[in-house]
Amino acid sequence: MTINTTEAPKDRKIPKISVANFAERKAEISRQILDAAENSGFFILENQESPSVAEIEEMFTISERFFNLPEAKKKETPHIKAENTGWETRSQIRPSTGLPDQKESIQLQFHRRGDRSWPQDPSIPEFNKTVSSFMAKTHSLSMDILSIFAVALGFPEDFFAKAHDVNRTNAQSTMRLLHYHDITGTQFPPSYWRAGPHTDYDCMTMLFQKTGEDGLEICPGREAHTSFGMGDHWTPVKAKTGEIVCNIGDMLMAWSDDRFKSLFHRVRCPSVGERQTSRYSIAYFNQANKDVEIKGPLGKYPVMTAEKYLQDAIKRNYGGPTAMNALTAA
Ligand SMILES: O=C(O)CCC(=O)C(=O)O
Ligand SMILES: [Fe+2]
Repeated sequence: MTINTTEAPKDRKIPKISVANFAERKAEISRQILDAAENSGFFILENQESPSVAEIEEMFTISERFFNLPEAKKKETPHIKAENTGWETRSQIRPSTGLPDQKESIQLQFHRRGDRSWPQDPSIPEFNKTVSSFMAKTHSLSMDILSIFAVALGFPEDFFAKAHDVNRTNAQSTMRLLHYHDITGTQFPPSYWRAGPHTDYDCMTMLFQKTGEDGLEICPGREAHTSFGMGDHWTPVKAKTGEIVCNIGDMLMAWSDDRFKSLFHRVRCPSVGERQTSRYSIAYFNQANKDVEIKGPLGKYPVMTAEKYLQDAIKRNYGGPTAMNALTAA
C-alpha cells in the first residue's frame, strides 16, 4: 500500500495591518509592512483614518452611476492609450491569456481633472469633486506607506512623495474605476478571466473592493521584476468594503533591486451557480513622474526614467510595438 504524503499546497496568509494612529505607531507599522513587502508582496490595510469607509462607499456609488450611463455617454471620455486615460470596455487583452478581460474601466489622472478625459455628464455633477478628493486622500495615504519603503532603501523619507508629484503635468499615477460585467447564466471557458493573470507596473497599488464581491487571487513565486515566475497555487483574497488591498508593483521591485516583491494576480470569472452579478473595484496605481530616475541602492539594474520603465514593462509583457495597445497602468 502506498501512502500519499504530498500535502496539498496551502493558501498564503495575506498580512492585515492596522494603520490606526499612523504617526505614533509608524515604527511598528513599518516593521509589518516591510516584512509583508519582502515576503508576501500583498498586504491589507485596515482602520485608516482616510479615506474613510463612508468615503469609499460614496466612491463606489459614483462609480456605479458612471458605469450605468449609456455607452454613447461613456464614449465621450474615450480611452486614449498614449495618455493612459479614459473609458474602455472589454479591450484589455492580457498576454498571459491572449483574451480580453471581461470588464470595463475608466482611468483618471489627478492633474487632468476638469479636462475632457474626466466625465462631465450633468447627471453626475459631483463626479469631479468627489473623485478628485478621494484621489487626493488615497494619494496621501500611499505616500505615508511609500515613505516606509524610502527609509528602508536608504532614501530620504519624502523621496517617493517627491517622485510621485501628481500636480505636475508629467505625473503618471492613475486611478482606475473597474466594473466587471454581470455575467449571470453565462459559463465562460476556463481560459477567460475577469482580469487575466498579470503583475502591476507601478510602485504600489491600493485596491478598494466591496464586501461579497470576491474573485481576486494572488500567486507568489516571483524573484525578479523582469521575469514571469509564477508559483502554481493561487490564494483568494476576501473582499471587504473599507479595507485596502496593497500590492507592490514591478517599478518598486526594480527600485528595490528585487527586495520588495511584485506578484501575479488575477480576478476569476465566476461559474454558473456562483455570484455572477456585477463586481466593482477601484485601483490607485502609484507610478513615478515621467522624468524621475529609477536607481536601486544596489545598482542591480541600469538606471532608467519612470517613463521608459513603464514603456519597457509593457514591451516585456506584450512584446513589440503593438505593446502600446495595452493600458499602461497594469
Ligand atoms: O479588481 C481587482 O480586484 C483587481 C484589479 C487589478 O488587479 C488591476 O486592475 O490591476
Ligand atoms: Fe492588478
